[in-house]
Parts: sequence; C-alpha cells; structure tokens
Amino acid sequence: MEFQKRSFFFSLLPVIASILLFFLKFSLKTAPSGCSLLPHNHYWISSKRIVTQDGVISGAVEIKDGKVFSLVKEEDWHGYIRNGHIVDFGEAVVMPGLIDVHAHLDDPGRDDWEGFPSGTRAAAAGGITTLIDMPLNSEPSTVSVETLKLKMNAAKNRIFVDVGFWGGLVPDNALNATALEGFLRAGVLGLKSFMCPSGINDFPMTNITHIKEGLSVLAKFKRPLLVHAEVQEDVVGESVEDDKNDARLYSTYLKTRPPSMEETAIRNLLTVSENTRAGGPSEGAHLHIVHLSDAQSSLDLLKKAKGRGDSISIETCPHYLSFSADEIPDGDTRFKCAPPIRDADNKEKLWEALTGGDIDMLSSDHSPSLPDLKLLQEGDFLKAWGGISSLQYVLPATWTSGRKYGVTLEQIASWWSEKPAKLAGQHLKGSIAVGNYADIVAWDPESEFDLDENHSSYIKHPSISAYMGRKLSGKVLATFVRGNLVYKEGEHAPAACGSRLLAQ
Ligand SMILES: NC(=O)N[C@H]1NC(=O)NC1=O
Ligand SMILES: [Zn+2]
Ligand SMILES: [Zn+2]
Repeated sequence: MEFQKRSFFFSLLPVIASILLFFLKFSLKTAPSGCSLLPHNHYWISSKRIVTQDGVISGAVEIKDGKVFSLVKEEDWHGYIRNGHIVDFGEAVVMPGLIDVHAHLDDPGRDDWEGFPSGTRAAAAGGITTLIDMPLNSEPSTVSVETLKLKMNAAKNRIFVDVGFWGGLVPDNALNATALEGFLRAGVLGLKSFMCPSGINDFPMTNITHIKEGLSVLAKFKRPLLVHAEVQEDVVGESVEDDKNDARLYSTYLKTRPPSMEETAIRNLLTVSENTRAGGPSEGAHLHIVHLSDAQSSLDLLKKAKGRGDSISIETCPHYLSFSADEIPDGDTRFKCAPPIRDADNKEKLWEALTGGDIDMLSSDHSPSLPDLKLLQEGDFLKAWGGISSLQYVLPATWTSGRKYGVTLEQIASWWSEKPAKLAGQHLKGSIAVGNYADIVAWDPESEFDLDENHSSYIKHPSISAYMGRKLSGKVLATFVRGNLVYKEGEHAPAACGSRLLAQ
C-alpha cells in the first residue's frame, strides 16, 4: 500500500515539475526584475526611422546584455531575426537617448526643489537617458571628495537614468592643485565655475586666475571646465532695482544683464583659453561655455578663438531658442533666467549659429526652485529665483521650434547626444552604434500635445515651468537605458536602476 502510494507520487513528478516550470517561466516573463518594463535581455527594436551615425535607416537594433549588438537594415532583417522578441515602433523615430550635460537636481539638501527620484523620472519621460548633475543648488555644493561622496550616496538606488557629476571649481579649491587632483581622481567628469555670483552661498565665483589654474590641472585628466560666462560690470543692476514699479517688466530685468556681461566674461576667458591649444601649457583641457544667450559679439569672439585652435565648445538651451523677450508677459517670472532670454533677432541668430555648427550642443539648464521663490504673485523679476524648469520637455521644445528652421533628426541627435557624450567623456554613449550602451528614445515627431495640468509631468514643480500652457510637438513613447525599458507611455519601471557615472 505504502509502496503504491509512493510510486503514484513518483509517476506524477514529471507533471508537477512541468507545471512548476511553466509558472516559473511565466513569472519570469511577467515580473521583470523591476529595472525594466520589458522581460527580455536579448531583443530587437525596429522602426522605419532609426537615427544612426550613417543616417536614418529603416530596420532594427539588436539589443543584448544592455548594449547594441547589431544594426540590421530592413532589407536584411527578415531573414536575420528568427524568433526573437521585437519591439516595433513603426514610423516613430528611434534615436540615441538625450544626454543632458547641464541639470540641477538639487539633491542632497534641496530635494524639495527637485531631487534625484523626481528629476530622473522626468528625464526618462522626456527621452533623456543620461544627465550630468551640476555641483550647485544641492546643499552642500559638490566641491570636494567628501561632498562628492554625499552626492553618490544621495543618488544610490534613487536614479531612473544614468547620472554623472560635475564638480565645482571655487576659490577654495582652485589654487590647491592637490585638492583638485584628488577631486578629479574621485571621479567628477569635469569642473564648473561661475564668473558672477551664483546665487548659492557655498558656491562663490571664480576669477580668471582661478580658471587658469583649474585648466592646468584639468589638462592632466583631459577633462573640461564648464563656465557660466557673465561678469557683473557696473551699477546698472542697482539703479534699476531702485525703480520698484518696473520690477514686473521683463525689460527691466533685461537691462540688468546686458549682452556685454557675457561679452566681457568671454573676453577674459579667451586670455586663458589659448593655453588649451595643441602645444599650449594646458593642452588636453577644454573650455565649455554653458548656456550662451548673446548671439552677437560673444559668439563672434568664440568663433574666432575656435578658429585659432583653442579647445572650446558652446552650448545653448531650448529656452533661448523658443522664447523672445518681447513675448514674456509682465510679472511672469517663470521666464527668469541668467543670462536672460533676449530679443527675437537674437533668437534667430542663435538658431543660425546652431544650425551652422558654431554652437555645438544643447542642454536644459533645468534649474528649478520652490514655487514660492519664483514670486509669481508679486511678479518681481528682480527678486525672483532665476532658473528655467524644463527637463522633461526639452526634446519636444527643441523640435517644436526647430522644425520651423528645417532641423533634421540627425542634427537633434548630434546636439543632444553625440556632442554631449564627448564633452562628458562618455565614449559608449551618444549614438546607436554596435558596442555602445543601448540608451535609446523612441518618439513621435508628428504627435502634438497640450502641456497643461492634464499632462503627466514628473518634475517636482511643473507649475513653474516656462513651457506650461504651450502646445508642443514630439511625444516621447519609450525610453531605454542600457537596454532597460525605463519608461513607456506614462509608465516607469518600478525600480531605480540608473548607474552613477564616475570618470575613471
Ligand atoms: N544657481 C543656478 O542654478 N543658476 C542658474 N539659473 C539660471 O537662470 N542661470 C543659472 O546659472
Ligand atoms: Zn549658469
Ligand atoms: Zn545651470
């Protein structure tokens, strides 16, 4: 009897095993690790419009173990893909994920302004797969090995896309080569400094001697110095501030930061940027001008310096390309930033410089604050926090204005991925190419949407964004970071599996 029972049990074993196996397989397929909304490690992304370094192709990208394994043109891929999993985006554009080299996520210390979780969720929803966090607006600022450790800890298991860190070049460390070298060895991707007050107490401005010394240390590491290039010149700001009635006018604010502030800063910078030329004392270092607004004298000077061989690159931001001073409503401090948004003619010139290749790349300069600091009730342009909130919207913002200028998909990929990857030293990012990380955005350039309170925004304070209330074209459908589907049509992967990027 006992024997019979046992043999009956053993005869059932294969059945039990196969049922268990079925459930195991099923649960593996339906419950991903949490890093990805897709339960595959090896799959294909197909589309009629894949932006590659050899132009836009129709075909498929093979993804394996988080990297691009192959690129197959449509005419070849039917025979090539037998029974793999295919994510088909049809006519939508498949492009390298955006790399935002200029974002303030304010974490640790001011995560009520933004924070790593909200900022990187917003990035994922906006097609940004990597962002490089600015050293200021967090508390403390990232200016030393110790403060970099605080950043690393704050980002641990809290980021949905990859995040790297710029370090601050400030008077405290600028003339201390040992401190700077230690900081760079700890992994900051480069340094950032201000030539005017930054608005943040523990991030004082640098003078040209600090910058020169910083460049000489950076040269050894072949990393860039990013500079906020504005200097305060005279008393214009103060005299305007006395006129309380005018503080609600954008033109009043504009007078406090004329193009000459950028021009003078750039003139000063060019006295030391010549050191970065081949054969110069700081060869290997690189000077990157952040958020250029003045498309006239400042740009002309930079063009000349580039022409004579200085290692210089220039970024501007979608807000300088989307808005002009004359259309900013009285009291609407959502538009306050530094340098300021200038007139319509300047905007045209910025587009010309960007499409002509004189401006190298784009960044968000996402610089939010608590909504109260924007003083939206008073509408005081002189006292409100300066900074545009835009992180999630930069791709549609660039496309919405850019399409009027005949911008191509390849240009978007160059400005938002390829050039930024180079600046940040990310050699396996910036293009959909075999061996690179599978950092990819799929988006529909033809799809329009109203950016209003019904739109799913993930930045912490959407109400202070200058883009709120606009109609934009270019809807992000899906975002992949290292092969993980981190965002798809309103849904994020449950786990925060972004990597913290340290320079080696
Ligand atoms: N501190 C800070 O983020 N400042 C930024 N805001 C802005 O409008 N320009 C900047 O440099
Ligand atoms: Zn700045
Ligand atoms: Zn900034």
